[in-house]
Amino acid sequence: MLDAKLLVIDDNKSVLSALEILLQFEYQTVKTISNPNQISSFPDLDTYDIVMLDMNFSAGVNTGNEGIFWLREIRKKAPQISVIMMTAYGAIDLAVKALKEGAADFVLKPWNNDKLLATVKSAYELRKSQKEVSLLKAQESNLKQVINQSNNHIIGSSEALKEVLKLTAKVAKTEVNVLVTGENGTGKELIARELHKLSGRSNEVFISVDMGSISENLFESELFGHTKGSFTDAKEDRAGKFEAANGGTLFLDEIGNLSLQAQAKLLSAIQNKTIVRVGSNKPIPVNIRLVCATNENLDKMVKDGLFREDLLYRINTIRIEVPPLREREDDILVLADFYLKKFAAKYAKPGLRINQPAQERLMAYAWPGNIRELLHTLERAVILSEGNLLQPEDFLLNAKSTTSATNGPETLEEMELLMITKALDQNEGNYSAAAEQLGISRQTLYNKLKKKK
Ligand SMILES: Nc1ncnc2c1ncn2[C@@H]1O[C@H](COP(=O)(O)OP(=O)(O)OP(=O)(O)O)[C@@H](O)[C@H]1O
Repeated sequence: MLDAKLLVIDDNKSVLSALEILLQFEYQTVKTISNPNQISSFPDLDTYDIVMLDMNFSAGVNTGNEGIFWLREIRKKAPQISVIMMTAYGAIDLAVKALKEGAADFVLKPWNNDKLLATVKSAYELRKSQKEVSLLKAQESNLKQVINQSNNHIIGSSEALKEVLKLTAKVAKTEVNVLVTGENGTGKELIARELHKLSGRSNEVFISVDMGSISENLFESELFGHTKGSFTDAKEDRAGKFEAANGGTLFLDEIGNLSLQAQAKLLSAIQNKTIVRVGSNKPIPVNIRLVCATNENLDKMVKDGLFREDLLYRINTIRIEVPPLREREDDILVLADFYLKKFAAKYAKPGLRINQPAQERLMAYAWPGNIRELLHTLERAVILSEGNLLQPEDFLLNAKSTTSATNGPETLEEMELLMITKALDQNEGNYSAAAEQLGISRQTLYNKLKKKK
């Protein structure tokens, strides 16, 4: 028995009872009415899945116009219902007219039971998949809202940051490609998200891809997708990030890490506004707004033959330079306060404050790892804090300080964070040197830090 509600409308009572008997064994609810005027006041019409509607109601009249009229009424009140028209006269042109008006199908009277059941079954399947599609659409739009919901507050009060935000707001409304530059951890991704949030695409997705962590041989399939069987691990067709970002914003982080070969493929996708999945030869149009970021000097890379000039030209319509933290001192304590509160809440240590000498220490430091380093420093200080007041020695800056083991980290994760931040401090924010000291690759260090963001 299928979980569906059917409504049969016909002025011939014997048709109604025959259909009720036939259909009630297959469908959960079968209701019949003989007067279509009832449709206007039918209480829960929109809860029905299928309506079977006679085309001719007034005795002796068989123009089918009554049926078309009631079909329109039903579609006005409940556009999602599948309507099957019934006509005794086999007038194909009338049936075609009904189909054009949105009917799902039609049956001819007298009907063949098996044929009629098959028609109703396919209308039911159609209705079921329409329901699924609208459910998925609702879920998708909820997900997009959640994904785009910004818990990425851009904190700071410096003139330099205000300038960046002003430019961001100005270009956000346009469709131009933007290149965000700046040192590691300055907040380039936050700016990219802000561009999306303030753009006309804000109800669509923001897809972020870290080019630094995609290996050369996976580049194409990650970005452009693949078809089943196009390589050993391609178990099914898969869309790439370009397709996933369709309608929205695609953020390519660490764009300077791309090989020349990958740059050529990317350029072609941007120029043609189409991608071709690996293993296919069918171009798929994509509509994305492209935002790229890098901490490299791409102009110099162009001069050195490491970055394609034509690609730089394409991605760099507007450039937003995010200044390092040391050039926006007014942001340091504001950010410190913001992250202090955040981590105090995370580690259940309410009421923590930073004393004056410690604030001076934070202000005097150069922050080579920028805001990411500041937030890790704060996190570690909060984890290790004993009292309510954070002292200068709670902030391990500039290499020399070491942690006393007495009140050390309690979890493996805290220990790992502690070791990473210590190594970064000791190497003045130099990722490669810190990674070498920890015995891991720069990429692994980078991934670990990203995960802890
Ligand atoms: N103005 C800001 N206010 C609050 N948090 C910030 C700000 N700028 C950066 N952050 C935080 O610092 C961290 C690093 O920022 P983000 O990832 O945007 O930097 P990035 O420049 O893209 O870094 P990378 O070059 O390493 O990819 C993130 O956790 C981010 O939320």
